[in-house]
Amino acid sequence: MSAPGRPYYLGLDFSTQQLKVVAVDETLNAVHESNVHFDSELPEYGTKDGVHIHSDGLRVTSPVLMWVKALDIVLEKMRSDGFDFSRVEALSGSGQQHGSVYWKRGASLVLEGLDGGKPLHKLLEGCFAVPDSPVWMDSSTAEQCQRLEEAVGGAQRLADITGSRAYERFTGNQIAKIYQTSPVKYSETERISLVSSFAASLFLGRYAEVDYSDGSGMNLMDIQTKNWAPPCLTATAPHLQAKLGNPVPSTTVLGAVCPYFVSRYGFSADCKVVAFTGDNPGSLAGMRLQEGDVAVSLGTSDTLFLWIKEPKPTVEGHVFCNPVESCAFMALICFKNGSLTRQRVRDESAGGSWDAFSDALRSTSMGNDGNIGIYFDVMEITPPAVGVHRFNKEMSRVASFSRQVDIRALVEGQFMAKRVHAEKLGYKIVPGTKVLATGGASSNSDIVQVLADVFNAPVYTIDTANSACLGSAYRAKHGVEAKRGVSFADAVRHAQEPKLVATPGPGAEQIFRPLLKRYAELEEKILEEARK
Ligand SMILES: Nc1ncnc2c1ncn2[C@@H]1O[C@H](COP(=O)(O)OP(=O)(O)O)[C@@H](O)[C@H]1O
Ligand SMILES: O=C(CO)[C@@H](O)[C@H](O)COP(=O)(O)O
Repeated sequence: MSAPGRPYYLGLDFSTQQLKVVAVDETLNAVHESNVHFDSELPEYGTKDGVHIHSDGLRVTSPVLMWVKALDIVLEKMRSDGFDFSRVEALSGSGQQHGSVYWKRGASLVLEGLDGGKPLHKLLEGCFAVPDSPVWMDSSTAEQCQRLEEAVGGAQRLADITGSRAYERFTGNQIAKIYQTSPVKYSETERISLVSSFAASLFLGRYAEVDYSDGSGMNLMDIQTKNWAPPCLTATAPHLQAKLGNPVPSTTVLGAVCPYFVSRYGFSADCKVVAFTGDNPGSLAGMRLQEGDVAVSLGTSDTLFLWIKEPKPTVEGHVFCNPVESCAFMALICFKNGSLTRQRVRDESAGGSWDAFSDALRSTSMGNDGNIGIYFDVMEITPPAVGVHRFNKEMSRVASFSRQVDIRALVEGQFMAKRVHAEKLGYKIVPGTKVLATGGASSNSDIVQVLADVFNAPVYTIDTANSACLGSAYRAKHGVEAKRGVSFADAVRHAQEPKLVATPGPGAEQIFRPLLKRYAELEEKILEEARK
């Protein structure tokens, strides 16, 4: 326990499947952790893995009030655990990226006058023009993406401006679809938030600004000027700038918590709210990623990200503004078939047990005797392909593998995809490269062993698989200190160092170098078949 009266910093993460919270003290030790799992603790919203997949298989949404109610529940849990909210000097948070929230005209007045006697989900019931928020798993906006790229002069031009070509899950394309298909709901909307800025708005009691880093995942912001890009706004929907507010640096102290949190939970009226950001930028902060390291997040989505100085956007992957250093950037590649695909294969081939899944990894050998699998249960983001594809060592398609070989093929295939696409973007694994793993599956030592083997590099994790949440607590502390010119690295210098959890097995590079080449060829073959 830390000394009485010393400050706490609170971090929240509104991710796909749950809301998580962590409080750290000034030496950055976690003093409290809690979470709310959407499917099991909020069954009234009927989500599966935190979302609703609609009948077309493309539209994917989450009920916005579920997120609000999750906040009510997590704060109640903390109160009943005796957490002392009055010690929180600052808080920040993160949210699954790209998802959007549509506040109905008049909602700002409701936010300003929140009655501390009632839960937020009751007070905000009538506040959303679109009750089901499109989330990052949505892929229903192909038409809007095509129009946006045409309007600005092509995919590469759009990437040069916003850091990414048009992606279906990116917020601008979701907004365009809502404007085109539900113009009344669009005109009833007074403010559009990202999941991150929506969550910050609840604490502030007013609309929170979008931060530069999460704002980079919208296909709307110019990553160099850090302002909305006029041609993108014009191509998306009318009067959009007024509904978005102005983006702000990720370290901005937006204000103090609103009186609701002071009267209901005992927060100090001075508790500062630091701009919320995306969950991947939050993880970059939580893992204290440095230039040269590679981060691999194994959450609902799998992502790979890097700290970069010079943005060189291409039509694959994304460049976001860096959440902790205003003149830097981060490159990110997102894979949609992450944990949910591993869970499906676990259920089918390991009787639903992670232990049995691990046994299969241990009982098969590195390189899987040349068998390679590509498992895209749903349309993948990187690359845009779908279906389950299995190949034997002669590169011939096969209908099935044994259960054990299937499990290894899945995990090796997922990590080979990450290395192949990172190298395609120019990233090189060199002696000294560290892989920092995070997200739910990073707690599985057999999975991270495969990661070390495929990347031929040591893998490190931090104590919690929950780096976005921890990163938010770190960012809260830094937000307070940044005003005095303290850098992020200095603000978090006392944080625990990541721990080594896996080193590459002998001969890993000799085994995987040729397999990586074959993996890339097979992926290309699948894409070619799909084009035909
Ligand atoms: N022991 C384990 N082995 C492999 N995967 C795991 C294990 N424990 C949890 N997971 C995976 O972690 C995922 C959740 O990760 P998390 O980072 O919390 O997701 P999100 O932040 O997107 O809500 C689950 O879907 C589950 O498949
Ligand atoms: O779309 C992306 C990144 O571009 C996803 O990574 C989302 O940000 C969801 O994150 P998780 O809930 O899987 O952590």
